[in-house]
Amino acid sequence: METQRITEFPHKNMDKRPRKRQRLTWGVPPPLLAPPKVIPGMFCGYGFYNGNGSPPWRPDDKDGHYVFAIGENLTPRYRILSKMGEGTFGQVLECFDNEKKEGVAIKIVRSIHKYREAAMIEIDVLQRLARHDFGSTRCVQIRNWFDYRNHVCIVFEKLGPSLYDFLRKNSYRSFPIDLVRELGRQLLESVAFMHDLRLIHTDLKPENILLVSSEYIKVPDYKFLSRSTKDGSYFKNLPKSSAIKLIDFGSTTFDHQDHNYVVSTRHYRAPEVLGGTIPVIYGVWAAYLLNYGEALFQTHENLEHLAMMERVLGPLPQHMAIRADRRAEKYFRRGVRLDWPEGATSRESMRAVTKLPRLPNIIMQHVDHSAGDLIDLLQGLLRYDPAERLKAREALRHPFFSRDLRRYGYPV
Ligand SMILES: Nc1ncnc2c1ncn2[C@@H]1O[C@H](COP(=O)(O)OP(=O)(O)OP(=O)(O)O)[C@@H](O)[C@H]1O
Repeated sequence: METQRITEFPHKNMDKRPRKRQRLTWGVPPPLLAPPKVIPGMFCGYGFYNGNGSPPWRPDDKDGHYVFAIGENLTPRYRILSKMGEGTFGQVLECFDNEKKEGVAIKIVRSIHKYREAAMIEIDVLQRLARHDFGSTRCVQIRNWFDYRNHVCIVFEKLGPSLYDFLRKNSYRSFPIDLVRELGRQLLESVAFMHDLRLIHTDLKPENILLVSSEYIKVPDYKFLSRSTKDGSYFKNLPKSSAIKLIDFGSTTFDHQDHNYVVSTRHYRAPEVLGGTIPVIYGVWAAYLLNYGEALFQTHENLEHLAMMERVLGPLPQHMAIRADRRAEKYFRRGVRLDWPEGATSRESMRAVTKLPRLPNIIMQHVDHSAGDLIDLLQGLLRYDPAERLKAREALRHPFFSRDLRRYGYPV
């Protein structure tokens, strides 16, 4: 293969995806910072591959990213085929594993102390998950890890595109309700599995839910048959298989840890995180996105964000306003109701809030049948008070996941 030198990386956002919060410096109590243990059947270790088969040493770029060329070896075992993605932590490269003769995805973490530290936590979490995920169906599998030229490298099974990328490339055309049901069920099973291990992902979002396969089918898009779409196509793509897995465990925490700080990507943040009132976060907050396709709360400001939630989901309960702590009390008037619209910073901000539809209307715009069940499920998952919010296991028992199966005579 011809070697193509990449001299410049597209580190700036090329799409409008919501950007993540800055990574936290981890005040992580044991056992999370203990070095990951080797688990049977998996090679782990520190490799120094300066001998044959590795490219000449070259300096990292200014952000601490590894500089590579397509077609060259990363280490003698792994040949670089393409760049699959990039995140806060580093870059993910598609590589060929010369030993196992298979494609893999390798996350090459930036050579910066806090990211290296967080990568070690991710490895520890991935190994814990692998020990318990017997069918290997819920979370991406770690195959190997090593330290290479001051970059922690994590080798994963290669998966397909994220739900975010799939929807974006498909002009955000919504998925059919039966696919949403299947994706939602798997997502909740993965979350329930993590919660059983007392782990909280804290960054669930469509970017971190990957389809296992890249294969897709083209189907006529009846909704658009009479109108021309942005890309002029009357067809939409649907994944050939609905199988999904979670990725990105770099922010995972234990549910007994102190969560008194801001977590998760802004657009999918739960109200107790915005308001800083209640320290427990259950990440199913993001589930409604499967059907909507775009982040609903396009905002960068806490008060506006809470006002948007009120618009879509109804008023915040008074007891949450009363319980607001020092960081959050400024968003409330006399401690009883949201300081909105009085506290709005501009007319545009007020307009952005007023133009949002209510949750039932959003769902009915996109769903032809099962809308009632889906609305009820989402209202349960999006309840403001985390104590009342449906837990993943409870949500899995919701009629949205069983009604149709019963109709077709499947055992539920
Ligand atoms: N196993 C995999 N198979 C295929 N693509 C992957 C895999 N893992 C990651 N990717 C791609 O790389 C991107 C970045 O991965 P990941 O989210 O783990 O990195 P990150 O630096 O931790 O990102 P973030 O800034 O969201 O924390 C993903 O959005 C996805 O497109």
